[in-house]
Amino acid sequence: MSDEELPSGWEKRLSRSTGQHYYLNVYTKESQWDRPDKPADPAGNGKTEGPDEVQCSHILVKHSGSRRPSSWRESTITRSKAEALELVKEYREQIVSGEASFGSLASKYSDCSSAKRNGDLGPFGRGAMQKPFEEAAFALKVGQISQPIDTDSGVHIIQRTA
Ligand SMILES: O=C(O)CN(Cc1ccccc1)C(=O)c1nc(-c2ccccc2)[nH]c1C(=O)O
Repeated sequence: MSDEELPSGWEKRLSRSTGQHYYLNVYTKESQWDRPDKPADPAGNGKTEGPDEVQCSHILVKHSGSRRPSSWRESTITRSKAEALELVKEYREQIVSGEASFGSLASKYSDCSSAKRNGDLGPFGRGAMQKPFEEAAFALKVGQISQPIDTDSGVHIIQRTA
């Protein structure tokens, strides 16, 4: 089945953070990674609670096992995953204690291109980010900072800003 033959009620979208395609139910705004094989259910299953969109900033520390172990900071990232986890825990401590701001540490130490925007990712809906990142982001209240989160990109801490 080629793209234009998607069952009715679905839109094919591109995830900014993973470069993978996902599918959006245009009625319920629910999203899924798997290509749908039947028309979108207008009623949806009402499962997804909470906001349609959140805005977050994050600090990403990549490691040798990251899918792309390279960033604006280091062309080849060799630190271990354990070292990356220690670093994000240290950053989180500095932020929570008031010793440093989230944005200042993101701008200096995040391996994500969003470091240039003090870690800001802008608003995003479900289906736009890797699942572990999405679940953590949508579970946060505005202002809260997540515990360290693992994705294929590396280890993150996330602050919900809106
Ligand atoms: O995972 C990959 O294969 C490569 N990526 C994805 C990527 C690469 C460039 C720009 C945006 C996203 C990253 O490693 C990556 N993931 C992120 C990311 C992951 C989760 C949430 C937000 C951003 N940023 C980056 C980055 O280099 O800047």
